[in-house]
Amino acid sequence: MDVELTRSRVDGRARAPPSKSYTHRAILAAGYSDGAVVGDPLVSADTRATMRAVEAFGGRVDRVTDDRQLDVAGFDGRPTVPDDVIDCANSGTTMRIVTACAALADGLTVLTGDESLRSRPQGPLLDAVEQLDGRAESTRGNGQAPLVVGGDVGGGAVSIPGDVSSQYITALLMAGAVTETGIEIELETELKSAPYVDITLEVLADFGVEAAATEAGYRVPGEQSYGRDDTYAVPGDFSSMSYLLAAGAVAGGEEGVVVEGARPSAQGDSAIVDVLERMGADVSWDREVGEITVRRSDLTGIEVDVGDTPDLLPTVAVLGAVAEGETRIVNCEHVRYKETDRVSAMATELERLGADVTEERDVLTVHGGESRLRGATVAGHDDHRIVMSLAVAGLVAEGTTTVEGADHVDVSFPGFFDVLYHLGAELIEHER
Ligand SMILES: O=C(O)C1=C[C@@H](OP(=O)(O)O)[C@@H](O)[C@H](O)C1
Ligand SMILES: C=C(OP(=O)(O)O)C(=O)O
Repeated sequence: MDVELTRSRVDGRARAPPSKSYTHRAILAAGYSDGAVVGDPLVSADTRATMRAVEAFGGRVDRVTDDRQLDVAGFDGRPTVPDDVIDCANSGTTMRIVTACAALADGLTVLTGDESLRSRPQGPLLDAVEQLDGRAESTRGNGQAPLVVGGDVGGGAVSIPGDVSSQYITALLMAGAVTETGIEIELETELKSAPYVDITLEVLADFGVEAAATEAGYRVPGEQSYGRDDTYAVPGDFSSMSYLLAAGAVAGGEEGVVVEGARPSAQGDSAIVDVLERMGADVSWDREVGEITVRRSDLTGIEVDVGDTPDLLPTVAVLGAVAEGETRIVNCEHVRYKETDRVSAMATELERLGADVTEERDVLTVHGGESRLRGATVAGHDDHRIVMSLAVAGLVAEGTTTVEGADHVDVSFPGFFDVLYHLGAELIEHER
């Protein structure tokens, strides 16, 4: 599907979808338990991949009450060896958390994914499993999926880089809790995307599992059990909210855009509110009620460090393209290891729309100005975040902007274009 957008104003209320990161963790935590209920989950292509994995390991996930609840029958500590290959589709989170889980099984698990996922780095996590005396191989020997993992790992100490993906740490912490001796993680470098490990620690605690940061990295004691008696409620997703907030800031009408479901949580991406404020947006966040209101205002370029918040890069790049002056997005090398190289993809597509962009390995500089942006056909790079951010740019670019491959929003925000349409965006969906 391609989506054609015409310059428009957006106004009104919208609810953020539930958090993808919390949903993945809650599904697997429930899988590690003897059964738990996940309330208000995100049901999307990526989280369905994690549901499939829990079922492959011997659990069961029932989607009930119109997907407002997941009833998970867990595999209770140790996963069984899957009958078939696990397809993680487009989901990096799934592949990482499932790899560490597969290392606990008394037999081998084969993991694969789509072309994008099969090009993403898994090597440091495979090395970590080997340090724990497990077996973890890339079939092509290039540190990428397909992967073969097993080894009935019992715990131990690992040393791992922190600057490729925090998901390796999340995966080891989740699996480590049910090993005999636990896992001690030493970070070889500074940790990027650190708030995602905070999300993991929060979910572990919510399922009765203890784990903590140490001076050298993280530690999770072994022989723990996951459990939760009441329904685990997933909070709203700030990465998904960022597109709606950006839409309000660049194309909001009188009333502005009000995003519901914005209660504070461990999500680093709530930094989008601060980014908007610093750019000069008229934004306010009622944390008690969980609502963020934003109205259109003239934005000015700023410097944004995305070391902790890689998923905000496409959104901030678009805000920078609309803002007057220069926006420097720094500390962004790890944003190249996502569904696509997002630094390069945003540079290419924003230039197509008329912005002036300079790309360095670790810095993306956007010289913006609303009057520069002209509608064009832009590629979505088979990446939900590239698609959603370019759609926001399409609300302000003169004329018509066509975003190709728009159906990829299904990965994290399946209703994105419906929400944008209900806020007043002029858009037409074209099936290919
Ligand atoms: O753990 C998570 O839920 C995520 C961690 C981040 O990845 P990295 O840790 O690989 O940067 C983020 O980009 C991804 O969208 C979700
Ligand atoms: C990178 C992302 O997710 P994952 O790593 O799970 O594919 C994302 O949602 O932007």
